[in-house]
Amino acid sequence: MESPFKVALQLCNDASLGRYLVATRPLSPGEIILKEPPLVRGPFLHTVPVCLHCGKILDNTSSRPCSKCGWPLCGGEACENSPTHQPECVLTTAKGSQINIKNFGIPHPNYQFVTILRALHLKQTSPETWRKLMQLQAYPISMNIAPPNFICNFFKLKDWSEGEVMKICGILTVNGHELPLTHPPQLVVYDRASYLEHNCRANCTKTFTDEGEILLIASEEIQEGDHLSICYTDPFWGVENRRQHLFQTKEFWCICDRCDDPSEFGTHLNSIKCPNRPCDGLLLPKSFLQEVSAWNCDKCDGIFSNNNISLLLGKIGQELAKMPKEDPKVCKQFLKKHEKVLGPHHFYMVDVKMALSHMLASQNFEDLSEGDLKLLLQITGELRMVAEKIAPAERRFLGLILYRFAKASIEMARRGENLEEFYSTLTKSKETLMEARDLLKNEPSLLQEGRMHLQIGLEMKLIDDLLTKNK
Ligand SMILES: C[S@@+](CC[C@H](N)C(=O)[O-])C[C@H]1O[C@@H](n2cnc3c(N)ncnc32)[C@H](O)[C@@H]1O
Repeated sequence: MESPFKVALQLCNDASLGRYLVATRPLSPGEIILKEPPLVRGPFLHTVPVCLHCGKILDNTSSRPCSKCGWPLCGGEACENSPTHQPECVLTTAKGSQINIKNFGIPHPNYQFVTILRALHLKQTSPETWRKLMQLQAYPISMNIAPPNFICNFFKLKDWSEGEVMKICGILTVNGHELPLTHPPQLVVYDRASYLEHNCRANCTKTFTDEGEILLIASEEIQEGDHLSICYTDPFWGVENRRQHLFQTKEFWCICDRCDDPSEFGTHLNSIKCPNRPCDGLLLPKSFLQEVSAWNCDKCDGIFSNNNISLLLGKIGQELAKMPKEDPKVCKQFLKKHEKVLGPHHFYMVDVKMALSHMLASQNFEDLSEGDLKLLLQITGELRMVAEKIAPAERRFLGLILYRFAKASIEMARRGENLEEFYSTLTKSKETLMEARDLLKNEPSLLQEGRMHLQIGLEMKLIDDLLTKNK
């Protein structure tokens, strides 16, 4: 039977983007566009020793070398004979000497070979997968990887040219996704999902099944012919950091609508406050796409040099990098200290508000002080607004934030004296929880968000019971 996913997308090509995907029919938010298994999956090139069957971190006690190749595994024969481990096992055994790993808990250089070997092995075991893989875009390999001739010589690879090894390394660099199902996450490359272009306000969400398949989901209404995009970088970073990161890792300067709008769709993710008193305007440059020389106030005539603003932001950035973000008191102090200089949704403030929302929500809501509960409500409200405008594809994040907002609202109403208001909050919060549940409905049970999806269902049932009793 023809897969329903096939009809939703089509491969196109142009000079500036290379190959990209467009929708072949209208798509609704939440609709699954694509589901496909990995072409190749393995450990990241720089990792502490992990089991090459299940991906778990190993230590002296949990590790057991494979009797054939010496690569450490965590289990018995089942791990040794697992098909996942076969590529590096076969290619290491063929070189005639075993891998010997004794130091655990620190990155081991031999792991840089594993996923490359798994990809190379496809040439012999699965020519069709190998063909799909070799069609993907490749960069000149990163200097962090051992040179291809070293890999060929070390593993005595006769059936692959240095060019093929080099191309595989480049393909992993351009098309690799982080698969967060294990700790540490794994590196994975898909077929059609590799042709998705980047947009800082992407219209598609990627998530994964428990089996490691990628699921591509429409995060908003998509029209026939629209480009399908995901975000290759952190969508909550400021424009300059995102563009720099994309250039360094993917070799292009992003010129998407979001990067082209200094206010980032009115969220003011980069804005700082006008220092002219009593002006309460916000400063931004005319564009971030050209070299920035001045920042202008949106209310008064103030114009400020980019050098001074860069110095100021650099200093705050350094403070943030050194700050223990796992301490709520320190986060609150940071927000208080910088609220006079940074806009409330400056990306530094958003970063700290995310950390704070996480810490507050990880406590029992009943134990939160009145002040913390109000703060949690305010922060989750702000983060929701920002995410909906600049990153609607962050469905996992949005689901989490909506859940926290609903729970904090219910707890606030519970503490109030007004029973009518309490039941009205319960009704509204149930709607918010339904939205959160919908956002999380495709998350795998191996992730916290997948488990939260089930939990929300149970909590909605309790609310329903309370509302029914009150009728
Ligand atoms: C994962 S590949 C996407 C498929 C690729 N276009 C191809 O032809 O195979 C990533 C590469 O596509 C190009 N690309 C993706 N999104 C882009 C964008 N928004 N602007 C410019 N180039 C982009 C860049 O060359 C980037 O390194």
